[in-house]
Amino acid sequence: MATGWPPHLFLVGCGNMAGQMLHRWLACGLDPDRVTILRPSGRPVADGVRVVTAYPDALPQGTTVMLGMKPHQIADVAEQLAPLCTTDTVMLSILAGTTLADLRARFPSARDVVRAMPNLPVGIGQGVVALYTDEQASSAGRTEAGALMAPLGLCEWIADEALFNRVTALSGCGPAFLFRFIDALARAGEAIGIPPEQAARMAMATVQGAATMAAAQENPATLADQVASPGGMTREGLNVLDADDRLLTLLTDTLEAARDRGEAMARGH
Ligand SMILES: NC(=O)C1=CN([C@@H]2O[C@H](COP(=O)(O)OP(=O)(O)OC[C@H]3O[C@@H](n4cnc5c(N)ncnc54)[C@H](OP(=O)(O)O)[C@@H]3O)[C@@H](O)[C@H]2O)C=CC1
Ligand SMILES: O=C(O)[C@@H]1CCC=N1
Repeated sequence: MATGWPPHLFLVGCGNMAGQMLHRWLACGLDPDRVTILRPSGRPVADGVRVVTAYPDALPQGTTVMLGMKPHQIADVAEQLAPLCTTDTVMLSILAGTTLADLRARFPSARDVVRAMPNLPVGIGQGVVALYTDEQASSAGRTEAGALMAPLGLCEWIADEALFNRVTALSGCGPAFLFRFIDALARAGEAIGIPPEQAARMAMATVQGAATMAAAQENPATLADQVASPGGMTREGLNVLDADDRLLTLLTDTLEAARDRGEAMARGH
């Protein structure tokens, strides 16, 4: 894993998402001494990791910068960070709805610019990271970005930036939709009379076991059929989810709403 680490990593913002990424990198052997975090609060992040509240005068040679603040802060950040970028800076951005062209325009000196869209379970090495750059990027830049993201989970390069908001809707936002599903399963259990705490425990364990099994085996649709005995209880439940493609429609609407918000953000809204 050690070969994947950049000489230095400068994180601009380290909240929920970048914090999970850093947590995993440190657990996989990244030397904390190679990391600097800029965050306005100055709150410590992890043992040995330097936290600053103002930009340094220069970045160490070969620094990989990762933008991990909120997308609307890009103008303020770029004003102070762009002068520190050089032709050996690799710039990674996890900002939703912020295009490669926008990033390149704001950081014209950076050697390579790569968009990455992680999701929260990267903190346990079971995340998904979508990656995108274009033909202007060097193969070294792609390799370095890919190597840094590899310990986080499944990494998928996206061929067309037009897909980026769509994959963000699926995997970037997806954990939130699943967390809602777990809650809803528990509350539905409660609604049919199961004691609340027991319903919560059983819903969580059911989702965990089913997800692990689905990941290890074949098609989830085949697994669903293995649960559903003909004429039995599960089939009746599936009939409710499947009627008029109810679940599929709900999830499609959900992803479309998230995708559309990414597209609006890209237009500056
Ligand atoms: N949350 C998620 O699941 C995912 C988020 N993302 C992207 O990650 C980014 C961060 O989201 P998230 O971690 O949820 O947000 P958080 O609010 O948890 O973290 C934001 C971070 O930005 C810092 N910050 C605030 N203002 C500035 C500034 N002016 N300059 C530099 N840093 C600043 C904050 O510092 P301080 O802590 O000191 O206040 C904080 O560390 C977003 O761009 C989002 O699109 C991408 C994929 C998934
Ligand atoms: O909600 C957001 O905008 C970010 C992008 C993916 C997950 N969180």
